Amino acid sequence: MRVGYLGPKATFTDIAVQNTFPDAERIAYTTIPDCLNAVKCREVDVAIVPFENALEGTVHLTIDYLYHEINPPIRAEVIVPIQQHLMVHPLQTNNWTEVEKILSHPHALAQCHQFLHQQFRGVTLEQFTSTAAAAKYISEHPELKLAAIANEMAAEKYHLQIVKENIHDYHFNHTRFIVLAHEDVKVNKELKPLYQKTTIMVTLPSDRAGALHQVLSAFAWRQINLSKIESRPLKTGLGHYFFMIDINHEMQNQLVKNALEEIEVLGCKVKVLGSYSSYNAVNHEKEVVS
Ligand SMILES: O=C(O)C(=O)Cc1ccccc1
Repeated sequence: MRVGYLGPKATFTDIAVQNTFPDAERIAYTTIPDCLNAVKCREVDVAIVPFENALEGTVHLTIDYLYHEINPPIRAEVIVPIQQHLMVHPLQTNNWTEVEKILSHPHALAQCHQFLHQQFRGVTLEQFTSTAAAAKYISEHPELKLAAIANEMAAEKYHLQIVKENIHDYHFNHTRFIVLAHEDVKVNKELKPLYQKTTIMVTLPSDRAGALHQVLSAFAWRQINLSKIESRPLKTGLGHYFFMIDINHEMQNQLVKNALEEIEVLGCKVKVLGSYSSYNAVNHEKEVVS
């Protein structure tokens, strides 16, 4: 099986793939849309992309792409613990406090905001397509005074020196990764299943007072638990939004089916992204208790 992921090797997404499909052939892509396109046109069998981080919230690129494009369904989600470390090229180990730029994925930079503010105020932060892309760049530029924020596997893979461990601002730092595929997938048996979920995107009829209230009521009176609701711009004008809703039940549940039908009858557009199991990744990295 071929699995496309946000690369290069040793991103957090790569860790998610290794956890979920240990025997798969892993194909790295530079951007999230590239991964999603690859599975859409069957260049790979499965794509895994980051969806939401516990500290930073939704990965907007993923959610927007899922709304605006036709994609294969979400078949599973995997929750992976995230530990961010500061690393430099071994030649820069002795003067790592004097780095001129810190490179990483925007979510990783944001997860370490307090650390960066306290220890590296005024130092330029440069966004890269992934944490491992930043680490790789540093390995290719030993002469530059740079640091990257990435994981332990990236430090090993790109022969960098970790100079400060666990620099993320809050201990509870986890990311949800979603698995998209045309066919059903079998995940690693070692993964711990947590619960069933259904993710939908709802566009309300324009200019109808109380439309969102009606949508939420359709779930509320049926006692259907929702674990998340988030609005995103429709990109058609200021004040135009769609809503992403996570339902804590599978789609086959009769009450969920009825609620979705009712919402559609009310004039809302519903797009079901998938009905799937949520799993906890196997934690191979050491847990840190601060
Ligand atoms: O850049 C990576 O390594 C990714 O896989 C995306 C990401 C970035 C920060 C936290 C979780 C996932």
